Amino acid sequence: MQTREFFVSGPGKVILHGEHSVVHGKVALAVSLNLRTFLRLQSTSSGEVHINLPNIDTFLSWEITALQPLLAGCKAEQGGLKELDADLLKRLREFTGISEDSTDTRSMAVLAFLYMYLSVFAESLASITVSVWSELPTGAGLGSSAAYNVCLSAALLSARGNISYPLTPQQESASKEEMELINRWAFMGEKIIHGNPSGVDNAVGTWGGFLRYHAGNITPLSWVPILRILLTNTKVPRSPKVLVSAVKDKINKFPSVMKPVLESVSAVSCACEQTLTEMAAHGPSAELYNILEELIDINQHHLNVMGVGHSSLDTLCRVTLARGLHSKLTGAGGGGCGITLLRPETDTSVIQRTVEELKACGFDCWETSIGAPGVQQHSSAALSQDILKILHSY
Ligand SMILES: Nc1ncnc2c1ncn2[C@@H]1O[C@H](COP(=O)(O)OP(=O)(O)O)[C@@H](O)[C@H]1O
Ligand SMILES: C[C@@](O)(CCOP(=O)(O)O)CC(=O)O
Ligand SMILES: [Mg+2]
Repeated sequence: MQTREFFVSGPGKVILHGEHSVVHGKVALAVSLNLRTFLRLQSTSSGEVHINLPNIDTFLSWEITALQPLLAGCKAEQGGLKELDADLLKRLREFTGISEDSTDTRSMAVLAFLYMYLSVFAESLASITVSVWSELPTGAGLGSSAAYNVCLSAALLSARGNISYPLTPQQESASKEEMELINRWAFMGEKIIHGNPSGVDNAVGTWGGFLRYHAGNITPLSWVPILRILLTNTKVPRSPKVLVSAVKDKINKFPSVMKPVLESVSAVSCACEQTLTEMAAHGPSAELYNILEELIDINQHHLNVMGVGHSSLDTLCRVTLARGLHSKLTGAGGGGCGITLLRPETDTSVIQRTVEELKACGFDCWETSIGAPGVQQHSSAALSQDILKILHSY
């Protein structure tokens, strides 16, 4: 290893349109958030692997000699990183005592970490300490799992020497090939946490900005006008794994009913993209904003049809609509976060009153900024003292 300490970060995301449908090969539009996850990887000579996850109160370590036998016959890097190595995962589940149906926050984070660590360092297990801290709420629909997996992937690949670190002053970001590698490993982590992820979250976490995602094809939409988004966290916990699987069951039970719904959501994503294109070309008119708002309402109804709504999200829609604002859930639904579209001219007093009312419902609510950069390497000098303090505490 050339460097003793690695710092990386990755952004969260909001899905504007296409959650759930995107799992079934339909179009989604998603954009990165200004809230990030930060990771510090330190190479040591302790003969141990440590993971510190203060957001979820998890601090664990293992002797490398205890982990080594798990690698017998490991083939995790084969198959173009499309499928998980089921044997390695099974051995890991036995080793950690994490059952297959577990959706427990800590278990999922630990399993994703150990799987990626063992796979990336399969040839020679290294002593490392990894500390992760995030500004994102965990498990609320803002892609905290993807930001976590993108950071793990980037840091482990950097420490292993598969990715150049630190970047030279001439390089603004990792190469396209390196970014693709980070994304593919992050997708493996998402598979462990989510079961059957579409890949949209890790794509946004890796590349950042505004993306159209369709069956694994990622198209950056760099020309999109800046949108003002109010984010509301209902704080109702939910499991994307369970919700994604429930939607799949519903599609299997009522294929002729549900497939048109997925198709319609895909059409909503395309109509939204077209409207944003017109806005970029001709400026944001009131008519175009009317269309964006109607599309939000249509999609929210569709998500309710899929069974991923929640009374807290109904409350969000009702409170905001009373002030002429349109909202929908974002991410897996069943609680978690919702987005509300603000117009450029939406008055600050309207936003303030809406935020107050939503807070009175027990929700967290704030205007966010979107389009943040994707995965980044940092020198310790480039990180804020607060973040460094947290990452250095363990
Ligand atoms: N900061 C973090 N530290 C540790 N694990 C995290 C962190 N952020 C996310 N995770 C992992 O990701 C899971 C949450 O992901 P998920 O349920 O997909 O929600 P979302 O991605 O919408 O936030 C957690 O259960 C945990 O395993
Ligand atoms: C429901 C889904 O479309 C998005 C889930 O997002 P989140 O994990 O709730 O942030 C699943 C996926 O795309 O893999
Ligand atoms: Mg997630």
